[in-house]
Amino acid sequence: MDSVRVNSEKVRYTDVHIEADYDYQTTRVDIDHSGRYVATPQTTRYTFRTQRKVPKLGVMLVGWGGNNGTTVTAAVLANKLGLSWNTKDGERKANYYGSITHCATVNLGTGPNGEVFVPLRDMLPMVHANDIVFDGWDISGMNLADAMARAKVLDYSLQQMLRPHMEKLRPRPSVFFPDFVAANQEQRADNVLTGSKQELLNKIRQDINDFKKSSGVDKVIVLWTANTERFCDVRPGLNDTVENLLNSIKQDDPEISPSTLFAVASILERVTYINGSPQNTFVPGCVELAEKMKVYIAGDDFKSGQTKLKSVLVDFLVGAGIKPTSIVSYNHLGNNDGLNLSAPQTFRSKEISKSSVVDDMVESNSTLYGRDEKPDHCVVIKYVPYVGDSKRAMDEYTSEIMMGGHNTIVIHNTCEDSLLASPLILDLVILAELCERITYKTEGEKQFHGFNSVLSILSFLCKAPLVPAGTPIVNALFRQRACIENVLRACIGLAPVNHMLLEYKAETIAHNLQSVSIGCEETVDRQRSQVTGVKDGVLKKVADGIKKCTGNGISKEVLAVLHS
Ligand SMILES: NC(=O)c1ccc[n+]([C@@H]2O[C@H](COP(=O)([O-])OP(=O)(O)OC[C@H]3O[C@@H](n4cnc5c(N)ncnc54)[C@H](O)[C@@H]3O)[C@@H](O)[C@H]2O)c1
Ligand SMILES: O=P([O-])([O-])O[C@@H]1[C@@H](O)[C@H](O)[C@@H](O)[C@H](O)[C@@H]1O
Repeated sequence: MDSVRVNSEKVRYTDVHIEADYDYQTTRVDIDHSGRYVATPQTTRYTFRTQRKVPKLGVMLVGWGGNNGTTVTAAVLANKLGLSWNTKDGERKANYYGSITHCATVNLGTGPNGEVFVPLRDMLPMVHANDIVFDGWDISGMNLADAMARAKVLDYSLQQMLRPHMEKLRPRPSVFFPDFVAANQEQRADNVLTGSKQELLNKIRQDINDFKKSSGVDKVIVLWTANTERFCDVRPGLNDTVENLLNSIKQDDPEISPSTLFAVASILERVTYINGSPQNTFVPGCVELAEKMKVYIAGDDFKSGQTKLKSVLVDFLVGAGIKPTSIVSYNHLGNNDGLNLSAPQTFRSKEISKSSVVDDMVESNSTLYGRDEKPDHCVVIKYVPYVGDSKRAMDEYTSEIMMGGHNTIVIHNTCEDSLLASPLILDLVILAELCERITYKTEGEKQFHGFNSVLSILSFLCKAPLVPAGTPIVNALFRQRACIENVLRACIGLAPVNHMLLEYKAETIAHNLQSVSIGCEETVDRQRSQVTGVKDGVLKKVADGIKKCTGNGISKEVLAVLHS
């Protein structure tokens, strides 16, 4: 049953779909002959159609035996089993904190007691993490219980409870090209496929099909949470087109990375592919293939902690007219990710994704920044074994304030990196799966169709959002979140949240409130405190409204107050 039901002739519920007519309102901006901006409001009628049946979802993780892979698998198992465990700080219960599809709410609208917030997942039928079936690949053949112990992320007592379940899970052998990661990763590579790149591609495709058949899932999504790779070359004749990319694979070209092989295999199997790391997996030929096959791809690099905060803080500063001039982001961590990032070529991939996150916010304010002017932005990552997965992020934000003043914000942010990334993995696959069930057409189109193959709606979860060529890259976190929230609202025919709350800003608030169904005494009490000085006529309407809705009169003393 739908948790939220929209009462509108523009929204139609059938057994198969939720269908909604939606007027998408935008503003086109032109510059006239005098150089003045001319803003023209525009309305486009969309019709969204969302399939209501939630499938059984299989998720294949590349890097399943890693800190993130074992942690997200363990977390789902612990939640599914309803586990709780003891720690020195007392009992802990399994949860999905950090996942917006399980722990975030959205503003549905205004009710008799003010704003109404509902779980984001109630907006449209979504997969629940408890129902996800995991599989995947790793160059390390360790079973997932031992790999979970190796990761040192979860409390020991919880690990012991999960061991009987996790030890049955073992990653499939994977593709390993040492040249793409740090040399220190070779020590764990005991579960590696051999063969030409074409043979490896075919094997990955076989694995996907084998999982589909053996698990009984309705659909599969593949997500990369393996090591960060160095950037691969992008050049004409190598990977600039589908034809050249597929030919380079056939020719065993050394510049074809494992992650691009996994992406091509997934796309050819019509399976959504998501990149949780910063490397340039999606070379032009790969994006073109996804577009031709109408398969979704998304990425890059989970936006989990230090960068997520940066995309809030810089948005706040620039949005407040304060000018960040220097941003220094230092962090150290001691997990295998940190070990792999200790090599310059893999660190460079991460440096790029962590550094580009402020560009849109800086470029949005030409009052503060001249052309091509940017804050100093320095990213440092150091491998410190002792701290393990407990990443330390230390940031210094220096900004210019009024009249030559300065403001420096220093932050120390410690977290288990994998416990920040794991909920993002769930949100990425759950929202990607939902997008697979959404089609739409605009008033000028005859056929319903999906979104662009590059699923930029998932930008909220990525440090370096992949977007369709030529479209804007948004990093500001709450703009990204609003995009998800408002697309969900559009799919059920609701206007975007605009935060104006005009109904509470009018001179005669009661008059506006009257449009809200009045259902209980508390409402009257609250209104009493607000209706002071309101004309009797409106009061009488309020009282009549109460009577109509509650079926009986309101108490004499309240009426006396209303008239006083
Ligand atoms: N907060 C976070 O943890 C976070 C945030 C953003 C991005 N990331 C990225 O997510 C990825 C995973 O992070 P992690 O902490 O789990 O790292 P990890 O090193 O613990 O796990 C990576 C796993 O991938 C395996 N692997 C390496 N190459 C492989 C291949 N070709 N095929 C299959 N498996 C392979 C490794 O054996 C390892 O088990 C890294 O690229 C990291 O940069 C992590
Ligand atoms: O916290 P965040 O900036 O989003 O991202 C994290 C980095 O701070 C960390 O250095 C790196 O090892 C992780 O893979 C992740 O990328």
